[in-house]
Amino acid sequence: MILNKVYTLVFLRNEQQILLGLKKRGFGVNKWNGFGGKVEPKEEILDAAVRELKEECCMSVRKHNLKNIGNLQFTFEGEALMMDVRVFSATSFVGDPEETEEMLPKWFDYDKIPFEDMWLDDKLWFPYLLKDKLFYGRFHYQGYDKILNYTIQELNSM
Ligand SMILES: Nc1nc(SCCc2ccccc2)c2[nH]cnc2n1
Repeated sequence: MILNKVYTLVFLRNEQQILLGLKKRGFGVNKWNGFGGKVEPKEEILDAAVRELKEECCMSVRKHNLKNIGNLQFTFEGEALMMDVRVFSATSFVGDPEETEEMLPKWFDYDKIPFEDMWLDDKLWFPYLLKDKLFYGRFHYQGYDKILNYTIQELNSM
């Protein structure tokens, strides 16, 4: 019986760079990733995305500037959980990224994204994000370091 849990994942971008954070604790620790996390009960997904971004790197973004660019679903061998990750990007935001207890933020040139220190699936769907194409991907993991199988496709609408 699969338990579907919704998460957010936000990427802030400008012409030259993308903002990633090094996770300092919890799920995905020691990996560079976008900013996000659980959607609380009764919380709207966009509100959760805005909240997590602020909590994790002190950046502010307005809900209407968050574009839903992808959906990633992760399952892990032997676990009932299905992580339903809603991926957003924004090119309009306020503030300067600051380190928090959760994340160490850093701007990366698009040709210097640290895939070797990111989730294995990221190198598979980042090309869609970088080409502004909408995507849907499903990844079935064994542990956290092996993808048993996956599927990914470009979407015409979310
Ligand atoms: N890029 C990426 N992100 C995630 S989880 C993102 C959502 C999240 C969940 C829990 C805490 C904070 C953030 C992944 N899981 C498996 N592969 C993955 N790739």
